Amino acid sequence: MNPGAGLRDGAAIATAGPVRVIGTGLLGASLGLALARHGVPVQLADASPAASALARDLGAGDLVATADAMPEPALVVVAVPPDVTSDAVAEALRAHPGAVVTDVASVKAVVLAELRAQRERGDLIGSDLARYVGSHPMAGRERSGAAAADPDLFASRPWVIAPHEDSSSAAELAVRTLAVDVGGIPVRMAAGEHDEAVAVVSHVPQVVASLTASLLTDTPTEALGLAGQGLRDVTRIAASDPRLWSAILVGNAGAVAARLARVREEIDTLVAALERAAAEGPLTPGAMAAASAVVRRGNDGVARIPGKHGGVRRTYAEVTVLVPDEPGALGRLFAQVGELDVNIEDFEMEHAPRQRVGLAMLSVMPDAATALEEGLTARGWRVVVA
Ligand SMILES: NC(=O)C1=CN([C@@H]2O[C@H](COP(=O)(O)OP(=O)(O)OC[C@H]3O[C@@H](n4cnc5c(N)ncnc54)[C@H](O)[C@@H]3O)[C@@H](O)[C@H]2O)C=CC1
Ligand SMILES: O=C(O)C(=O)Cc1ccc(O)cc1
Repeated sequence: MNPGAGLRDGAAIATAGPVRVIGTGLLGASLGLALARHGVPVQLADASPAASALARDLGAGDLVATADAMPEPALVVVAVPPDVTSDAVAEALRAHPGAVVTDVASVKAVVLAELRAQRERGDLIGSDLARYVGSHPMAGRERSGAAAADPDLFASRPWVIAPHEDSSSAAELAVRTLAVDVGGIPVRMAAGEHDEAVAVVSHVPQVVASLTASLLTDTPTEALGLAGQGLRDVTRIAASDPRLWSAILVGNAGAVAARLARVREEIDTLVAALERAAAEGPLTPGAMAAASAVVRRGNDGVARIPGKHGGVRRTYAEVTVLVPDEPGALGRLFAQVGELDVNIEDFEMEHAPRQRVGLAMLSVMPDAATALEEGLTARGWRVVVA
């Protein structure tokens, strides 16, 4: 137990500090903030002195460089881009022979393979690998750097723990404990299995979002002004960092290429059908079926995405409320929903172009929807009937 350990939801923090975080960008600083607020000593290191100083200033921990008599870390978390992760992990294993080392890179098999290659070359000794267990919090955002860090980033999100044939159960337990202490939900998976999964749920979606958004670069401004929520939903992650994502994509090259080849086949089939429709008219045989098949398979896929907290997707009722674009308006709306004793299960905001109003879409349990609509209307809100 850490001497200064605090409490989370009444539960004691079990992570044994000090924790050294190498790479103090979005992930590293978020982790530092989450641990530091519970009194776990966090030591911050980054190749960029400005990056670690910013994380320190935000309260994510203490700088390694300024603390001469810094105690040896019990746990090292490497949170640098995937292409430099294995080198940073190997260096941490050598520098801290008593520490468990994990990383949070978005790809797992390539990191493990590079560490094994280091052991083959004699750059790591056999017992070093026993102290390494890779991991991957399935939590993040499309912005990089400590400025975007959030201590609640990991709350209720899956955190993959990827033990391997040489890792010790003590090391696995230390990484699992870290994940739980910062609010994550540990999921045990082999590195290869993880990479196949994230190719589908994270890496291909990034590529598709980027490709869709890249079409907008030469689209007339007037056309862009027509954009609604659909385009924003599909392209949100297209704002992600190219340095990070190029390393992720090439780090999971085989699994991503295989899924993209499937997407390409489906696109080829649809393009051929649409070209026939364009040349011969919309009712040309086969065109409707080809278009419908794409959308229907999408319906089947989206219905399989788990809902909140990883549970089965629920069908919520959506109550849409017109909100003036002014300070405090959303706060008032949320407070009044609370007074009506209704829980907001999910929330989205759509801004009406060129108007000083927005549409707040509140997802609530279906049996609460009518009372909420009536209650909000009685309190003077404009509830938009779908
Ligand atoms: N951004 C996201 O949403 C998620 C990212 N990850 C993984 O977390 C890791 C970090 O990603 P972010 O925090 O988003 O990146 P970031 O760009 O915000 O931070 C990375 C930090 O690593 C530092 N760095 C780079 N090379 C270094 C080296 N050799 N030694 C020490 N520091 C070095 C950089 O100066 C930077 O401060 C990546 O491996 C990424 O795959 C995992 C889950 C989500
Ligand atoms: O923005 C999102 O929806 C994410 O899912 C973020 C994310 C990005 C990279 C990862 O390796 C894991 C999660």
